[in-house]
Amino acid sequence: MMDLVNKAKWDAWSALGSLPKETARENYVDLVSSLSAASEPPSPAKPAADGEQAGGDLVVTSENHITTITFNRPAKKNAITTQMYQDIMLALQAASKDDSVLTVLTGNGEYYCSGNDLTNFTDIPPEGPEEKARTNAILLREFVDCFIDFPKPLVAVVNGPAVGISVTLLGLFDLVYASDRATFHTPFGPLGLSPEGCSSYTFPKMMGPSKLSRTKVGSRAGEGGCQSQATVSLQGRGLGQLVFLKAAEMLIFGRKLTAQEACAQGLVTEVFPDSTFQKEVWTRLRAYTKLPPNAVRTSREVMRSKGRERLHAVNAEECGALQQRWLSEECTSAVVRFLSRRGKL
Ligand SMILES: CCCCCCCCCCCCC/C=C/C(=O)SCCNC(=O)CCNC(=O)[C@H](O)C(C)(C)COP(=O)(O)OP(=O)(O)OC[C@H]1O[C@@H](n2cnc3c(N)ncnc32)[C@H](O)[C@@H]1OP(=O)(O)O
Repeated sequence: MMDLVNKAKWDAWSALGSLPKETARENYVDLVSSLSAASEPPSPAKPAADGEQAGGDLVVTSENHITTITFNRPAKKNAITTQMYQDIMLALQAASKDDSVLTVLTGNGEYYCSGNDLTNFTDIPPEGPEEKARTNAILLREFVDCFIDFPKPLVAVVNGPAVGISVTLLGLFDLVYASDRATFHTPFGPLGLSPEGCSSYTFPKMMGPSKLSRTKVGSRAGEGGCQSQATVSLQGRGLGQLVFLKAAEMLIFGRKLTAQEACAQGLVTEVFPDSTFQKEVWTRLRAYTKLPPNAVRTSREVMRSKGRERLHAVNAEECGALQQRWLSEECTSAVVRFLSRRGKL
């Protein structure tokens, strides 16, 4: 079950039915030569020169008291490789000690980030899938802990569509500025997965009272709130049920939100027209860096310190659940389906 490559080969072979062997062999040779021509050599992170890591899958720059970590794999919709998880942790550790006031995550190209690179599932070590699941659960827990413990304001400049872990981590950010072309998608159900990034706790908490008052449950749609049909249909339910149901729509049922909907839910701080997004956001962020840095850091610490212990416990629980999910038939089949789309296996 866990040998994804041979499982995909068997599925592909049995799907060929009675195709003559010679024809199958010719088709296979054509496919392999097309793949080798198109395969993208991994771009290793290059050593930082004058504060910038140019050309790798992750570009880290530090200027104007802002450290910017940019996902830089536009051809792969900025999917996050195992190496990138490591590099992001290193970049956050360096940013926590440098003279920056803010740390920004953003994407290069049309996507912000398409989440975990699903080819991370393919290189199963000799020790077997259980060992890979165990070590990656540790990697994920350490990765999310870096965001929980980060001591400075974290800003997401969501330049385009965001998927999976790049969405769930947003609950640990202080500002989420989105272009109006951004979307927010957590397809954990279809992938046989479960939430991470502390979203099982932050999302219900975030999509709570402030949104309820703004949507005025029971009032007519469109009366000054970001009323959705779902809210109207939930009339009369208690606050807890409404909060859970909205977070569940994303995390359990995989509903994709537009930037405006994500803003109405409290996931996004502000939405900007794409045409002026970069100019408006960076002008504002540069203005924020003029604030007294120690006051900024102290205010953030008193806001964040109370919840850290709970967040670490939530992170541990989510990673334990995912360690099992990664080994499930539901997950492996979903990953094989995705990677088989273009003959990736
Ligand atoms: C046995 C144990 C295993 C353990 C494994 C552990 C993993 C590591 C630990 C950390 C885990 C963190 C948990 C995170 C969870 C998530 O983030 S879940 C969400 C994962 N992401 C997705 O499911 C998105 C998959 N991609 C897509 O659905 C589509 O690509 C798209 C984003 C909707 C874009 O579609 P479209 O515009 O049609 O473009 P495409 O042609 O599909 O994409 C262009 C190329 O980019 C490649 N690509 C895009 N996203 C990914 C991705 N997430 N992973 C890998 N590759 C991706 C796509 O394949 C295309 O490539 P080429 O065909 O080579 O051009």
